Amino acid sequence: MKKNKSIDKETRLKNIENAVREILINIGEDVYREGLIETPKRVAKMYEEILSTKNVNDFENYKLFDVNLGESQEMVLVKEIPFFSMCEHHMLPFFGKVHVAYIPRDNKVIGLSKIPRLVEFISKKLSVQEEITVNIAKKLIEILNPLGVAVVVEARHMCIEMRGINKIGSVTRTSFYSGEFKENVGRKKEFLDGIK
Ligand SMILES: Nc1nc2c(ncn2[C@@H]2O[C@H](COP(=O)(O)OP(=O)(O)OP(=O)(O)O)[C@@H](O)[C@H]2O)c(=O)[nH]1
Ligand SMILES: [Zn+2]
Repeated sequence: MKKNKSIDKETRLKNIENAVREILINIGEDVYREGLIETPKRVAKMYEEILSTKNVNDFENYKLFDVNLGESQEMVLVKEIPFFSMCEHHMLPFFGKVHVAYIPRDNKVIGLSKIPRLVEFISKKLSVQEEITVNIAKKLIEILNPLGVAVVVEARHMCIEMRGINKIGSVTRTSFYSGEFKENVGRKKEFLDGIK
């Protein structure tokens, strides 16, 4: 479901604020104690900041460039891009690193900074790790139509570490490969060696 555009931002923030106050009351807090007075307002503002809930299709602010890549179209790899997201099951953070590679087609490349921007754009909503992985790749395919895309996401999930099964420090790795990364073992190895 998309963000309800008929509700203005001020009302949305107020609604979140009231909901947070309800939570505080129901976990036995005194909402009038000094430390908590401003908390519902801060949390509402924080959700706007960390869960922008934009649609994946809204990522539009990028430029493509034609560069002379010579005879062979080699892999462009941007690795260890930090990201933060919130899991859609518990609304707890999961965070880690994303490694993104693509093989340009016809000398067409995207501005390097747009790859971390894309990662941030896609991860700033309630999600699951697999979906973030696929959505980063899909968007790059749509934008660049490259010869191949590889995306690996490594993350720690607070819903696994600070509650539930309590496996502190466990890391989840998810991957997506298309085109040459899928068909050519050498290309995949080059990528995996590159992110070691
Ligand atoms: N596949 C996937 N699962 C996730 C992700 N983040 C959290 N989960 C899992 O989502 C599942 C939700 O399962 P439920 O059984 O409905 O929830 P729960 O009772 O709180 O489960 P436990 O965490 O096992 O206590 C859990 O197994 C979580 O570990 C994610 O990014 N990807
Ligand atoms: Zn979770």
